[in-house]
Amino acid sequence: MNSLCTLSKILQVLKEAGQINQDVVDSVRKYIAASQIHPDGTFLTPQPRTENVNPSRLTLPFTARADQAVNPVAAKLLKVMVSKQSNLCVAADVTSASRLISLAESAGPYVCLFKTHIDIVEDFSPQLIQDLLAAAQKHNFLLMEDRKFADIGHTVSLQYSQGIHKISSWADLVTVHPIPGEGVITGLKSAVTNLHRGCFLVVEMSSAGNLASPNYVACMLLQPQWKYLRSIQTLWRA
Ligand SMILES: O=c1ccn([C@@H]2O[C@H](COP(=O)(O)O)[C@@H](O)[C@H]2O)c(=O)[nH]1
Repeated sequence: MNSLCTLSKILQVLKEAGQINQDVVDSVRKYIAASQIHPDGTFLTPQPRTENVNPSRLTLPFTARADQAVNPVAAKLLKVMVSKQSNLCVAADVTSASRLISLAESAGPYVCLFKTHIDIVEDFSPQLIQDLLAAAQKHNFLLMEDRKFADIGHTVSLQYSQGIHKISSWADLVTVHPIPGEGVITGLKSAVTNLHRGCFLVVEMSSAGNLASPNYVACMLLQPQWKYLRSIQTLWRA
């Protein structure tokens, strides 16, 4: 398979059109250079953030990756994907409890992940969480609250575990904007004890006019503290 257009060419066109500056070009080039891989999934250049993570693991079958997963939630998700032969996630953007449960029941057999925006449900009650957890157990999928946490550590720890939704008590996974820095993750971690929980870092968005420029994406991917980001993204896109 051949590329119709190289990323270098795209960078050149964008720069000539005045859409990006030289800093962005340099940053993306640096990212691309650092991300070149051999066919077996190993990197051409040593990756500082792969400490404790075997890069070739990303080329393994999901069952083997589940065995090697650092986070038990990642292992569980991979196993669900294998057993249901599904990598589907449903975005449950509905505003009533009955529609949410109805969707969980109808889509449940086919998905590995059920993604909620719990704060848009107008008739939320703790019973809804019990019903969601029952559906997740019955149909063998994980729950992900798409909260897109993006505040300082102390605040996100409260947003995650307190208030009426008590997200940490039921959501296997949450989404997080990495923009506040590592504190957003340590804040979330501090809110849970004795529960297996995970998060997806949101680095890119599809919304028009979003500010996740190539420079932002490159910066986030190159942060050493996000050493598992590559594997998380790959898992998500698998
Ligand atoms: O960049 C994006 C775009 C959307 N989402 C979330 O996905 C679902 C559905 O979005 P569609 O654009 O209708 O497919 C919704 O819950 C959004 O919050 C996202 O996370 N990132």
